[in-house]
Amino acid sequence: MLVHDTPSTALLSAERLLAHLPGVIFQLHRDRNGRLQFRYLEGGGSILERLDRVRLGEDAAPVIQTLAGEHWPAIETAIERSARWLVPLSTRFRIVHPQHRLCWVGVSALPERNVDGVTWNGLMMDVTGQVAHEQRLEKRCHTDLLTGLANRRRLMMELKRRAQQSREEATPLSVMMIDVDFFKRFNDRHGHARGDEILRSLAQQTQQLLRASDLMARLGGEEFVVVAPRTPLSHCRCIADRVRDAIARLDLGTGVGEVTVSIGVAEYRPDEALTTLLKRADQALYRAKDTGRDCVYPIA
Ligand SMILES: Nc1nc2c(ncn2[C@@H]2O[C@H](COP(=O)(O)OP(=O)(O)OP(=O)(O)O)[C@@H](O)[C@H]2O)c(=O)[nH]1
Repeated sequence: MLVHDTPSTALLSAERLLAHLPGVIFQLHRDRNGRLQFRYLEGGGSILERLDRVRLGEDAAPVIQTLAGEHWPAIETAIERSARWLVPLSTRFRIVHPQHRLCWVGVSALPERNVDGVTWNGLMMDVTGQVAHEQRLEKRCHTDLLTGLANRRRLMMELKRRAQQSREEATPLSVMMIDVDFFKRFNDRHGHARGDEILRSLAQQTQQLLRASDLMARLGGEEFVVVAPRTPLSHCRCIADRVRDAIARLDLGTGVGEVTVSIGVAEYRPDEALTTLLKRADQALYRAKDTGRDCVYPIA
């Protein structure tokens, strides 16, 4: 509800208000030939900075396409869906400003069918801060806080993705289950905090021996999993042995040989459940422990 009494002061206030809004109010029209035009585009904030409003008013699609790049198909799909079903247009996309600054834009608009097409009245907001916050939370949800490695949740997601890739490409996929030997004894001897440091160093040292495409995750406690795509059992066994050997030679501040690991290795069978694959790798790990620890046991 406007506060002032005369229409002219009300108009002035509205204009001033628009320029100071942290977002943009727009009317977008799509004609029967699919041509998009911004019929109205006003507001403040960073979205409109240096945007060519004249071109957006004549033919908006090529301008948005250039700004949004890879996000354009998602925007196009959202517009199409909203126009077809007359459901609210709600989407988010990233644009690169002409000054090469990244900015996430959130769009919310209501469609209206009319004689010459569909018109949306809506809002655009700079949601860059919000997206960054969500990305940080998302990362935290998938990361083990002690080591910075992937956690169990991310492991299962990635394992699923890589198992699918293995089936589609008909390429081998192997996993290693790594467990620190006598870690309870280590903790008792050197303290829990020192134990934590060992887990961190171990994660770091092992990762250095892996390929960029391998994924290392902490399953919990002193147990880790490595997923090695495009790797048959025999090759994964060699990598596991390299890891085992490197750890055994390391002096992590308590003397060489004080920290060793046992590793179970298993190769994915295309028809098996991923929990079964991990269970088999775990069985292999227990065989490695039974065999005397500081060794690798592959399970066929
Ligand atoms: N410092 C530290 N210790 C942990 C953490 N998580 C689990 N542990 C300890 O790891 C030890 C695991 O002990 P066990 O499962 O008995 O295994 P182990 O002593 O390594 O013996 P083997 O696996 O049979 O060689 C326990 O003492 C746990 O308290 C952690 O985040 N930090």
